[in-house]
Amino acid sequence: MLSELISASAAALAVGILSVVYFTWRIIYLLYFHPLAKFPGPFWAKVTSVYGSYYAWKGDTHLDMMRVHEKYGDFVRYTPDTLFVNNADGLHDIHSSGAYSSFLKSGHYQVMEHRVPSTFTARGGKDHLRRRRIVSQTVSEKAQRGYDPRIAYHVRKFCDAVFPAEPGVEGQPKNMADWCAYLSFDLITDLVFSASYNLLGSEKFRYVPHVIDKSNVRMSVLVYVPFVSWLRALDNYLFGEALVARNRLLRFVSRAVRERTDRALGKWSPKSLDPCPPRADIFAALATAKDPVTNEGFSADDMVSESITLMVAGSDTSSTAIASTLFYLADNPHAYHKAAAEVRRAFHDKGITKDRAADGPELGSCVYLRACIDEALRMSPPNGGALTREVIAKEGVTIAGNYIPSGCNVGVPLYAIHHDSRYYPEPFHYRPERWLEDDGTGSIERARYAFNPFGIGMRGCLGKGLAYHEVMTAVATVLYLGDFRFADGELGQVGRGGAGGTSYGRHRRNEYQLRDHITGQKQGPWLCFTRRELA
Ligand code: HEM
Repeated sequence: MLSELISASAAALAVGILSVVYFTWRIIYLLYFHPLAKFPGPFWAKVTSVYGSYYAWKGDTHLDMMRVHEKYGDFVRYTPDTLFVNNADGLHDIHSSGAYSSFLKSGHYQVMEHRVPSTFTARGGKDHLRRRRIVSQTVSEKAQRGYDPRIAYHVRKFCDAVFPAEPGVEGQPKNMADWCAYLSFDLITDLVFSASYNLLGSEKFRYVPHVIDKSNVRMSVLVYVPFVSWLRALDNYLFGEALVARNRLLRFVSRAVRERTDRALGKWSPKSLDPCPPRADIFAALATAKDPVTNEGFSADDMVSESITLMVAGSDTSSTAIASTLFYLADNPHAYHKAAAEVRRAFHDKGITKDRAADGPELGSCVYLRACIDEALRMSPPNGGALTREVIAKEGVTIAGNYIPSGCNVGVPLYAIHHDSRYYPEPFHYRPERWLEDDGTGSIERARYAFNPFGIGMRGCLGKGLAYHEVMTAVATVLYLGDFRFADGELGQVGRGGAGGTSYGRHRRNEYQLRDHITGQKQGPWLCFTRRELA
């Protein structure tokens, strides 16, 4: 018995000593011999990814990335094998189309994969290009023109929900974080599945945007520490609620796909949501589109993964863009009046009746409104973190003049570069004019060069055209139909910085604050709407 005890303690001691030796060696290697050892960064970030996971869990990664760049300069090591580059030349060295074959999306994206990759999660190469060629046909500018009437329909429904029916009467405060989420969700599920989940009109499915948000909190942490998902008990302990949310989301998506397929086959059960025959939607286009190069189409599993991607990528982000543009307009009367005057002029006498939205060719002439949207996307980008890539070129790559060897991850933190005064003078001021009036030094070109709310190059957003059209139509229609302002009192402060927050970056009262969990999560603004008297 005693000898067994002694040998057990000797084994434990040996394991202890070996662990200490291993971890000491590993830390020395990471600090002094790793290919990224020469780059500065917080001590804990250099030795463990748990550092990044802490900020991901708080929703503060975008702010912390900005803080470390202010402290250490353009190049910062943010995990043992990830280097962030806050530099516009670096942005193009990593993300431009010419650089595509030197990089893969970093392995971090795989935690977001469901059964099979999607265009968004595929790491690169032939599989990604094939997917991208197929999906791009379904959201192309030509395809989008067919969706315009649906966009107008949902925007009008949104306006009917937030504006009181009577002109001149101010309505109760409405939370834009919720209402913009309902609008974007109704719109994307209509465009993808021809389905009417009707979040704008009924409570029943309003849980879905919330479960997407909850599930994304877990995902944003797993991006840094994927091993947590392999340790079931720990995963459950830390993210029990997020796991329940993820399962609810998957059940919802399976249901949406099943119902869409049933309706295509002419089957419609009384439980089904929408008895109308499917229109020319993205789902149908995905099912029939072929890659022009390989002539391959999508499998049933591909259809599910691509549908989830489009639903999540296309709803959360666009709703943030609409909510933040409304926030910045309400907060900046000068921009508000200019944008409203432009829209009202453009659509004056254009017959915007009860069923029409402010869209069509006149929308293209609203250049100031577009600048307002770009400025909101700059100040509060819906994806504020970094889009990380792994260097795969055997000989390594040069990024903004620095050699980076194969196998390292690199990325440009979006929020940080969007607030860099080299590209955006007075970066914390909302100034749409910066996109329209050059200061004589090429300021517009500089601003555009660093601007990447949709990513750039061969991994840039496929839904960019659709998203701009949705956001422009929504904000223009609101401005055309009436006026809005922040709610009185505490409610009117929701969404801005400063409320009880002393942590870095949370103090800015004129900024629409987001929690960065893969996409930005938001609260408010709470706005009161008044309908204009229109002839
Ligand atoms: C304001 C709204 C939107 C913003 C800010 C946005 C932003 C982005 C960003 C930053 C990426 C690159 C992600 C990365 O490299 O990790 C991306 C990719 C993507 N987005 Fe969007 N997005 C928006 C709306 C949409 C919409 C409406 C759709 C589709 C209906 C969409 C579909 C996609 C797809 C499929 C990709 C993957 C492209 C690829 O990897 O080849 N997005 N988006």
